[in-house]
Amino acid sequence: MVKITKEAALEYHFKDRPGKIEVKPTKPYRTQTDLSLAYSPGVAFPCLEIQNNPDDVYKYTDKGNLVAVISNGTAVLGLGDIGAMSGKPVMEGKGLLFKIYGGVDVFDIEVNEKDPVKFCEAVEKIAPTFGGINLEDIKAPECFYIENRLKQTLDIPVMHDDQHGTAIISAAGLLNALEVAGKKIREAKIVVNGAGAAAISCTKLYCSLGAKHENIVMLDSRGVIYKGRENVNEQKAEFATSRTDIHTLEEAVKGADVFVGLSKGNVLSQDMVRSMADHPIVFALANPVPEISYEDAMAARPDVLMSTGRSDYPNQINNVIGFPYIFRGALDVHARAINEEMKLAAVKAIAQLAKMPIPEIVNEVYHVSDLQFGPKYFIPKPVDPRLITEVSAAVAKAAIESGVARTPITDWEAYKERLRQMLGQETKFTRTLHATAAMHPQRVVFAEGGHPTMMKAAVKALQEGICSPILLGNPDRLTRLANRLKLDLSGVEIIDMRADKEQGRRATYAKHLSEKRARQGYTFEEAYDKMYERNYFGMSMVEQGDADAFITGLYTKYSNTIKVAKEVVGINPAYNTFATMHILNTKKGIYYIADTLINRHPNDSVLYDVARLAAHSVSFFNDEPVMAMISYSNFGTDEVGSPVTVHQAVERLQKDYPDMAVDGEMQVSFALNKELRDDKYPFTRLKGKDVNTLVFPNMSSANSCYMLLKGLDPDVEVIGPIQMGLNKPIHFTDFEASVQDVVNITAVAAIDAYVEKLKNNKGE
Ligand SMILES: NC(=O)C1=CN([C@@H]2O[C@H](COP(=O)(O)OP(=O)(O)OC[C@H]3O[C@@H](n4cnc5c(N)ncnc54)[C@H](OP(=O)(O)O)[C@@H]3O)[C@@H](O)[C@H]2O)C=CC1
Ligand SMILES: CC(=O)C(=O)O
Ligand SMILES: [Mg+2]
Repeated sequence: MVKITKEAALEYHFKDRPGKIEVKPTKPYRTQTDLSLAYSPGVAFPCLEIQNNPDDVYKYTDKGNLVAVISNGTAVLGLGDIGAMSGKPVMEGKGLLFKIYGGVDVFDIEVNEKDPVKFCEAVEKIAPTFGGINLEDIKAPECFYIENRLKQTLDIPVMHDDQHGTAIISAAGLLNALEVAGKKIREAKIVVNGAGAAAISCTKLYCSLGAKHENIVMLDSRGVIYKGRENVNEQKAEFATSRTDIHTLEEAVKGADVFVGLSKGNVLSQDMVRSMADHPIVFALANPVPEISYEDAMAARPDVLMSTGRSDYPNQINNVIGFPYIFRGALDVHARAINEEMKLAAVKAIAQLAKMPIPEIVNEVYHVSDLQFGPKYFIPKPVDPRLITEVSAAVAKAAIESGVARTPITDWEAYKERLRQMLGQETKFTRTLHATAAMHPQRVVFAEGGHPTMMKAAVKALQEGICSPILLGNPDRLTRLANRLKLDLSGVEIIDMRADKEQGRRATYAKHLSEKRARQGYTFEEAYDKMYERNYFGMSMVEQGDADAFITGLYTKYSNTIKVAKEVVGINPAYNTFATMHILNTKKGIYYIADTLINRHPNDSVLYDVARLAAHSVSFFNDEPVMAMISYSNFGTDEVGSPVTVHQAVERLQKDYPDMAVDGEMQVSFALNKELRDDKYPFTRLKGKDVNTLVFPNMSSANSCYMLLKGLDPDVEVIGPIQMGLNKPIHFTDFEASVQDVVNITAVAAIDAYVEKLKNNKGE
């Protein structure tokens, strides 16, 4: 686990530019017209619309996506009353989390006011700006008055996160931890250390989920809160115990099933944990220093079910698992409030999610492969991409059903898709790709069945209905790997191409290959030998119709795979070469780049074929190809070297395909800017058209181009390589491909195979 040092934390905050957030325009602003629309005079029109119909503020401004994180700095984490301005890094941090996890914009607002009435007045005055108010790090008991009053006076969701965010997450964690421990909430003996904002609200929620008042002991800085104790406010009094035999934490935790700490660091000792019941549940949630460290608790009791509020230990219970999604759901229905129904819906959704199989991204982030519901994992990780769809949708639904939504949602699938797209988890492009493949799932052979990425991708593709996977490899080895990765291989076929029982199949494939390549010196014996090799065997399966498509490349070099592909399935007779294309899904749109991997130094004939293949493949993806043949010169400005080769290819293409939208040679800047191109070169065949396909003059420029874009902008989604021009759906991945990359290529391969079948049925 990475230890966080003071130096690293300070550097993180001051490096590059101070702080963690910025404000960014969302509309064009480059021209005078843009500015006149954004500001005076254009801006007056939406102002007047809002004056006429106040709900239009959601239509014309960011109000519906803007939350104020407001604090007076009186209970900043567990640091106490450090003042409004000192709490600003925490509030900015919340802004960052709101944005990355929920897509919610935040203004952090630090109000220098401890008087609850004056504080409320300040918030009420600025409330029109916001779609929601997240109160943060305001101490008890003032926080109770403040939240209650603002809920009454404001018609937007108001939530004190330390109270309810914490309550929701810890309640979900508690329900699951009790399940792991085999205990029931109504029988659980619960000690709550702390009696402030978070503690009171958490305990109330545990009670509404079944915990019994008589089983609860609460402590504040002065010890156990018992009936009749002096100086106990009304919130604490609700949980005062009738027991008279206990006064200290040490006495209270003896035999307890659950300890929930929302107080101060280092107040729970190892001996106290040792004195608890079997499988004790310890939620040491004080930040940044928990009531007991993870290491100390584990050392004291190996059977402990342990949580802290920190991200660097297992089972983080932190309100970050809730607030981005609770507000997301509330904002999306323009809710008037966040009510009990919405909170309970969030508890259920979070608890449920921890019991579902873990998405690959979570394993990747935490460098683990074996997370599953149990002592080390009973609460979803904050990076779990399903939180946004599951929790936000549950909250929005509860808002509608409980009557606080202004704008209902009816199409829940479309809503979830929008959320996924908003966070860039899934683009429309890949979603369409997967959905198209899932309409006609094909049999796909995965050559490197023993590679963890390949195996995970095969299982994921099966789960998404994209294909029936066939893994090549030794069944015992693959089963051991699957067990280690906690993958369920039911529905996945395993073929051991080296096993005795595959002798017949090896012979059939070898006979076919040796006959096909007889004139290239192939003998049956040599071909038979090759069939022990996964690429020969797998491609032969496709060639012979025993499978529909083939994926390889995680272990094998392209040059080798290409050689085998040419021998076994051959090049489509309509072309003299084959090539690959990468698809770049960028903020500006989808771009297709060719040839990224196969032809190192193409002459004009090869470029001619690459362009034809690209045109065909772009149509395959349902896009109309508009192709720029790229070079460093424009339309003959350079008369030697590669521009001439490109020029010649363009001439042939334009002659042979009078309707093809192709032109060049041209520089990338003219390809991507039609105004510039049309202005300077009005004669081009691409006049008025947006280029979506770039055919590069050689492999190094195409390859560097897609890698450069991918490297510079992590938001650019890259799909590929897409193989073009082989006789059969044989597809390759990169060495460094992720599970998602392989699943994307599998979808392409499956669609490719289906299209091929349709063509064959039509006799084309
Ligand atoms: N993991 C998470 O998601 C979250 C964690 N927290 C953490 O919970 C803690 C409390 O936050 P919050 O409720 O907002 O703050 P408050 O100031 O409202 O409450 C603090 C409470 O802790 C009590 N306390 C202080 N020292 C002790 C002690 N030695 N033994 C028992 N109780 C003690 C105080 O007692 P008294 O009433 O006598 O002053 C008070 O009741 C903080 O450490 C915070 O970081 C908070 C929210 C979310
Ligand atoms: C997590 C949080 O809100 C706190 O510790 O105050
Ligand atoms: Mg807080």
